[in-house]
Amino acid sequence: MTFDVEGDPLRDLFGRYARADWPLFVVGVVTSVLGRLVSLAPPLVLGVAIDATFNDDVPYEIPFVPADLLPATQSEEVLYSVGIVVAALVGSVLLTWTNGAALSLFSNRVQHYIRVDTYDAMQRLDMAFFDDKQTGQVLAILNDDVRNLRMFLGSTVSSALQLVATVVGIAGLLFYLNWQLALVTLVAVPALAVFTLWFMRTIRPRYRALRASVGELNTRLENNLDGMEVIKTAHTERHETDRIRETSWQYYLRTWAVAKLEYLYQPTMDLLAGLAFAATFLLGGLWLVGGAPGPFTGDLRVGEFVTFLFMTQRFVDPLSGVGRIVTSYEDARASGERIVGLVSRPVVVQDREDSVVRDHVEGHVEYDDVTFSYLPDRPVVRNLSFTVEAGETVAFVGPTGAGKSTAAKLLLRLYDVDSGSVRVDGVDVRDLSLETLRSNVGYVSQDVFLFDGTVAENVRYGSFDATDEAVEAAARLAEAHAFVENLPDGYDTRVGERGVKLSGGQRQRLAIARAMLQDPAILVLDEATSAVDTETELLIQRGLARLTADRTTLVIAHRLSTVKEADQLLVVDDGRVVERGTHERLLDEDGLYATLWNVQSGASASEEFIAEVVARADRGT
Ligand SMILES: Nc1ncnc2c1ncn2[C@@H]1O[C@H](COP(=O)(O)OP(=O)(O)OP(=O)(O)O)[C@@H](O)[C@H]1O
Repeated sequence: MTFDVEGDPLRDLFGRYARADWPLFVVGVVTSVLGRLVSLAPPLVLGVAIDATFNDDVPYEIPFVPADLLPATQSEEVLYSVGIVVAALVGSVLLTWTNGAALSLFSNRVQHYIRVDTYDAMQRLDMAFFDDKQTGQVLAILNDDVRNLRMFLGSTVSSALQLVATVVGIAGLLFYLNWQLALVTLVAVPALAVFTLWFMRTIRPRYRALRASVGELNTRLENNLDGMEVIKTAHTERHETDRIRETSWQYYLRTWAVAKLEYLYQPTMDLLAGLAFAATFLLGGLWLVGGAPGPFTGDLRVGEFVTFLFMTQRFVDPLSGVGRIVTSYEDARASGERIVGLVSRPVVVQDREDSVVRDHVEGHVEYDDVTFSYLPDRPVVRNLSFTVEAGETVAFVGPTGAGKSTAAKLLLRLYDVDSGSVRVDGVDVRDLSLETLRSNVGYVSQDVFLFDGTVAENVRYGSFDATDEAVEAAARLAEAHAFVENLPDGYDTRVGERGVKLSGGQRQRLAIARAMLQDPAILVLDEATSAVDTETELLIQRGLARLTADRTTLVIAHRLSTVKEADQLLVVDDGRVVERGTHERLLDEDGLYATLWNVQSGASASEEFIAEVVARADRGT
């Protein structure tokens, strides 16, 4: 999605998302403006009626109404006036209702489109974005910022247009009634405008900071909720409360920075508008009592003056409401910037225009001199080259943090290589469509994530058309069927966030069942390290053996016993392959692999090995 990041975010978002529902917007705005104009009728008619009833010289005239439609007698004039006032009130209510309904429909629909699109764009962002774990910020954008925009579209836009209509309408009427007095009333307008411009400039950065602060607070809260077990076991409640207090205090300070300016702005606007009212009252009063004062000329009638004062009041009220409109605009603008900023982030891992689409791949995998780093100049995978024939298994083994998982993730294009190339069936993964790649490469990670839903839904995840029988068959092959049967509702048991919690071994087997159902040509298996009991491990291994048979598999192994049958073992250390070959060959070589094997298979660790492990830890590798 592209937006002009430098431009006005509200205009961009509005231009993109408001198109489909523009009739609702037009109805909302037109009824809002009409409603406001109709509500001007009662004071106008009231003034006319006063002057015509109490002053025989003054004819009964209503602007824009032809004379032959007006009543002839005084009692008819009273009835006529009351009739217009009642009609205006009813009309105003109907218009207000229509206006509210249309704008509410409009703004809620636009909110819905923006939220869904923003979510969609967000989940296409590179994995590196999510590694930063700023989930609170993203949630704040998807919730608070999108809602802010809705409120702006639902009420502020129409208030602003109403304001313009009212101000222009009333200014016109004031000039019509008495242009000299009108000049006095309107002299406040330029002062109000200059003050408003200053206010907008000053408050904009403060709103930006406030919006960011909402995200920071969300991030902190969410992170703490995720880590509640650690907080409790480490007994760090006080420390965490202090951290929340600090973040919340920052939020408070930024809110206050905005609020104190708003509190200054609103009363000042009221004061300026009130001064305009007072000046009109003073001048009109003097005029009535002693004739036209100073440079003013002509007559002023009581009814005219009453209408004038009513109108001035109605003119002044919305002007002081400019404050609310401006603050809502600035707040929505800051939210708009954050939405546009999120969806306009450049995405590296995405389909090329002419990407290769295939239904199936054979499963030939090749890494050709691959180098990758998360942080600039700190490669985690260095000059990695190897080939796996279709159907073969290659295992990465080696010390923790050596870069094994990272190397495997490059095949799935969770990240793109810095140099070299990863190829599937001879095609660079960057040239394959993501759909082709990810539907043909399955991934079972160390840390199995279960979605909130039933067991069956979790197994079926990604293969949504699979039948119940297929789900069960996959679960049987993955050695999951027996424990699923024992859950309260079998395959319909709810698991995940709001459901039954499963053990690490059980989750692992559901993940294997999920991959079994997906039946990909290539599988990446980041083997579980969690200490499961021997029996469970045996079950997992049996499930895995069935899963990996006859398909290209890249295994990241921590227990060497699980991969000694692999066609090829790559011993990775500090991002490089330091040894490669079959289990037997590597034992013969008597290098790092042989040492690791000896330790894991129960032979006591040699003094040199322990020394090396300690030295490695000291080096931070
Ligand atoms: N998302 C990330 N952002 C930055 N650095 C990362 C990221 N993921 C991993 N690393 C770093 O890259 C290095 C390799 O990590 P990787 O997970 O690939 O190692 P591994 O060999 O699979 O380790 P283990 O056996 O513990 O799973 C580590 O130093 C790690 O800190």
